[in-house]
Amino acid sequence: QPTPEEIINGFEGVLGPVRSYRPSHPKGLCAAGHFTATPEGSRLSVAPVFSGQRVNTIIRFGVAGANPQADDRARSTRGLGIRFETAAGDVLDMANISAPIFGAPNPTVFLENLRVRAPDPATGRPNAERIAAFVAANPAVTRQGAWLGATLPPASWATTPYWGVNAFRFQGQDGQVRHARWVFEPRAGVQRLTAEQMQSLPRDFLADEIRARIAQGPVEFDMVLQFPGPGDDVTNPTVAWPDDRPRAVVGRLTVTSVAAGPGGPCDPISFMTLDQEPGISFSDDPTLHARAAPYAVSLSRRTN
Ligand code: HEM
Repeated sequence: QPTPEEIINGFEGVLGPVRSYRPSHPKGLCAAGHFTATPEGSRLSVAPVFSGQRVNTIIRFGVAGANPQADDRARSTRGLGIRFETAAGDVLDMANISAPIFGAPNPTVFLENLRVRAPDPATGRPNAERIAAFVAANPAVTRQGAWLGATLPPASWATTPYWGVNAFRFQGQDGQVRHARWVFEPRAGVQRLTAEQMQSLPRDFLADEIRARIAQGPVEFDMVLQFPGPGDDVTNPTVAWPDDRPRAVVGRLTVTSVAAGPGGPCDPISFMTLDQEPGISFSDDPTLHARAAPYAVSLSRRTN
């Protein structure tokens, strides 16, 4: 298993030093709102955020990649980071993406996929042959890109689903433990850019769009759990479960305001999901277990 430092060094090998902004989704906007679990959510999880009381949230909408000036029209993922803070002080962080699958099946392949893209010392450029050989040997790293290539980008941060991708274990009020993945589904409906809009819209349209939208009223998402069926792998985030699996609407996220400029209260936050035994505990997905510690290393490097 790679160490957290090795993973962040892997990012730095490709991007250069991580000193001021996030190595992933550096472009983004901070927002705020609240979350309220449905009665079904309270039944399915004993975690404090699912009590059914209104929980305050700090939210970060992001654009994937490593470029703080990323193009909002690109076929990359959009991000939804959420910090839930209950009145009693319980905190839950999560970082979700606008694709149902991740780009690596486990942390070792994730790190190798970074390392192979670092500039070759001999030429100063990434070695295309080595990358091609790595991808051929690890086809799972192509799945997310294939999904994004076949899907038009979101027309708004408010009109795409955001998947949590990794599976978790939810312990319900009945004491039963159930594996599930979650998705935040836009109450405004799913709307994607047209091919024409991908050319005509300004490359930084997302922030203006969400500001104008929220000035008219809150932006809402339903948090939905999806449960695995027989044979569904709970440990591999590069494979989505079939759409016909049972689902439950467990809460409503309401976004009520957006920060005036970039940064704001989200800058010192890293949306790292911790194991919240017993209500929302980790599955055996190794990628999930490899997330929080590198997020902490990244936060420390970019804020110190
Ligand atoms: C081995 C697995 C992973 C590693 C090593 C990793 C690493 C990182 C790091 C280092 C950051 C920057 C943290 C910071 O400086 O605050 C980050 C941000 C992010 N990651 Fe991951 N990640 C992994 C898996 C995932 C998965 C599966 C998802 C999707 C569900 C995801 C979604 C995001 C998002 C949306 C952000 C930006 C959040 C924000 O706006 O602050 N990551 N990741």
